[in-house]
Amino acid sequence: MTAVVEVRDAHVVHKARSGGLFRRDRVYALTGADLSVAAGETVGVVGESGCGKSTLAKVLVGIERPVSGTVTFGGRDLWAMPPAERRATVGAGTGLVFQDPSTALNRRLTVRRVLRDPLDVHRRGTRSAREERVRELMDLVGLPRALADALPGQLSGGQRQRVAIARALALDPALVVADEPTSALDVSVRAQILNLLLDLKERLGLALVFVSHDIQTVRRMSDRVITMYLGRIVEETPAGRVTDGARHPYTRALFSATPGLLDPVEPIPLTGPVPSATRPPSGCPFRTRCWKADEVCARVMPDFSAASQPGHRYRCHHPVEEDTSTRDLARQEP
Ligand SMILES: Nc1ncnc2c1ncn2[C@@H]1O[C@H](COP(=O)(O)OP(=O)(O)OP(=O)(O)O)[C@@H](O)[C@H]1O
Repeated sequence: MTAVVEVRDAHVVHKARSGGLFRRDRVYALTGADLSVAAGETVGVVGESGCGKSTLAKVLVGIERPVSGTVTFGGRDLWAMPPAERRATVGAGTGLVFQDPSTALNRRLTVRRVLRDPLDVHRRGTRSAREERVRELMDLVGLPRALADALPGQLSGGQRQRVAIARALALDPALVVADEPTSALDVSVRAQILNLLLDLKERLGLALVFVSHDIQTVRRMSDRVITMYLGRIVEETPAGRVTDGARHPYTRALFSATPGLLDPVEPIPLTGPVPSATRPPSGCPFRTRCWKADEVCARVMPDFSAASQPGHRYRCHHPVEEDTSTRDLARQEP
C-alpha cells in the first residue's frame, strides 16, 4: 500500500510552559516517531494524557515542525518544500477535525461561509462551482441544505461537528486527522459522528488518523492501533489483537482497563504516575511502572521487534507472550 503520509524518526521538543521548575526545561513531546498511513486505512492513536498524541497529529498534518526527522506527504518531503508550496500541499491535502466544534468554528460565519472559505483561499473553480461544492459538502456529511445560512450557535453540537468535518473535506484531502472528535459531544450523537467518519473514509478512500482517550472506540474504528507513552510510539497493533494479542505490557494494561469489552479481561492496574515529559526515565520510559522491568530496561530503549502477525511491532525487552490472557498477567508479581 502506498503511504499518503510517512513520518520518520520525528522529534518534537517544546520549551516548558511557565510554571516549570526550571526556565530552561524542555518537554520531549515526541521522540523518534515512525509512522505511515495509507489511503483507505484508519490508524487509531491511544495513550494517557500528555503522551504526545496531539503532537503526532499536528506533525502528520504539517502544523508542527519536528526538530529532526522527516514528514513525507504524497512521497515528497514536506519540510524541504518552499513555504508557499508546503502551505498549499498541507492546506489541500490534509484535513484536521478538532475536539470541540464550538471553538473550532467562527461564531460569526454561516455554514456556507465556513465551507466556502477554504475554496476561496485555494481559489477552487468559479464562484458557482464553489457554491455547488458547498451544497455537495453539506450532502456528504448529512447536513440539511436549509442550514446553509445558519450560524454555528443555531446548530446542535453534532451538526457543528458535521460542519467541521465538511470543512476538513472541502479541498478533497487525502488525509484526515480527527483529534478527539467526539469527546465534546453528547453521548447520544457520538456514534453518529464516528459512523460518519468511517463512512466518509470508505467512500472517499481517505487515510484517517483517529486520536482518542476512548480506547474502546479506537479499537472499533481502527485497522491499526498506535500506542504512545511519554512521547514514544511503543507498539503498533492490528486493531483486532489489541486486547489479548498486544505484546507491550503498557498496551495490555491500557486495554485491560477498558470498560465495555465484549469479552471482559482481568484489569492490569497501572501503578504510579506517568513520569514528567521534561525528565523521561532512561532506557524504556515505561519501566518505572512496568511489572516486568529489569536493569536492561533502565539502560536501553529497545528497538522495534516484529510480532508474528504482519503489521504488528512493539518496543519491549520483555514482551508479554502472544495470546496470554490478562488473567495470567495480573497474577504475576509486580
Ligand atoms: N506548546 C507547548 N509548549 C510546551 N509544552 C507542550 C506544548 N504542547 C504540548 N506540550 C507538552 O507536550 C507533551 C505532549 O502533549 P500532547 O498535547 O501532544 O499530548 P496528548 O497525548 O495529546 O495529551 P491529551 O490527551 O491530554 O490531549 C505534554 O507534556 C504537553 O504538556
